[in-house]
Amino acid sequence: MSVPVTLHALAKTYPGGVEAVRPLDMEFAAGRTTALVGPSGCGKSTVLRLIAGLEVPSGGSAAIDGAPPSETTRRGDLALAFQDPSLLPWRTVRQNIELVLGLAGRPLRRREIDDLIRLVGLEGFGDTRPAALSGGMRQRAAIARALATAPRLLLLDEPFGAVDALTRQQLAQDLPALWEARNTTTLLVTHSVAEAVTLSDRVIVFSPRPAHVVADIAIDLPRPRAPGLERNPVCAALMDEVVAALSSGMAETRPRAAQ
Ligand SMILES: Nc1ncnc2c1ncn2[C@@H]1O[C@H](COP(=O)(O)OP(=O)(O)OP(=O)(O)O)[C@@H](O)[C@H]1O
Repeated sequence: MSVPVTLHALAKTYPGGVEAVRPLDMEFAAGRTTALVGPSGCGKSTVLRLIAGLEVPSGGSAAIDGAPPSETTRRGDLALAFQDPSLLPWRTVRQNIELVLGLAGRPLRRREIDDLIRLVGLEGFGDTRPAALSGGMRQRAAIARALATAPRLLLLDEPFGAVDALTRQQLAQDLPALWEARNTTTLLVTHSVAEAVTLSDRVIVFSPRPAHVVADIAIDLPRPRAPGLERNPVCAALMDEVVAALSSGMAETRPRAAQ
């Protein structure tokens, strides 16, 4: 079963006065994938970290199926794959995955772990420690770890940042099918407009900080999404719409003399 996420006047000002998130009201539907895009530093990661319970809001709240993030984390229903893979360096890829399964009180099924390692293209590296992997491989190991507990809510922050183009394409093809099969509610922060549109059911576009929502675009493209979808005219038009919203957000904050 999947879970909805509700943000009620969620706000964050960091110590020192940086207003990273202005009071934000939003609902993310259960079992759907939503991409958050916006200029660098507009507060996207902070929104995810607040939903994950890794930051304390300075106002408002985030609720996952009506419960605070700490509750969802305690039940092992929430998983993260962030830019910084944060794998435990003294554990192998397999042991890193086993650890989260153990913490979540989920059974350790060797075959399922092998399947996940294969899915992210790390076959043969299950017994390797993170130091011996490339940056992109570490990121893929973190994705496998995030998927291992079959979370009801999956938070992905630029998870493909250091992944090479071909693997990225493969992951973009395989992962949504998995989220769909498991009915996972997924929130994805990305700088790639193509990724946002091709992977998601909805794209939220933020303005520069202090961010507000410039556009909330429904992506009504059929699933499963085929490779090369970016070249489909409907998809291309949606990507144009996202780019136009990003530009209009930037223009709003640009000093008049510079326009
Ligand atoms: N721990 C922190 N302490 C103080 N300020 C912070 C902290 N974390 C983030 N910020 C500031 O909050 C703002 C929003 O940061 P955030 O990382 O959420 O943006 P972002 O949209 O995810 O950026 P990017 O796309 O570059 O990853 C930035 O101005 C950043 O400098």
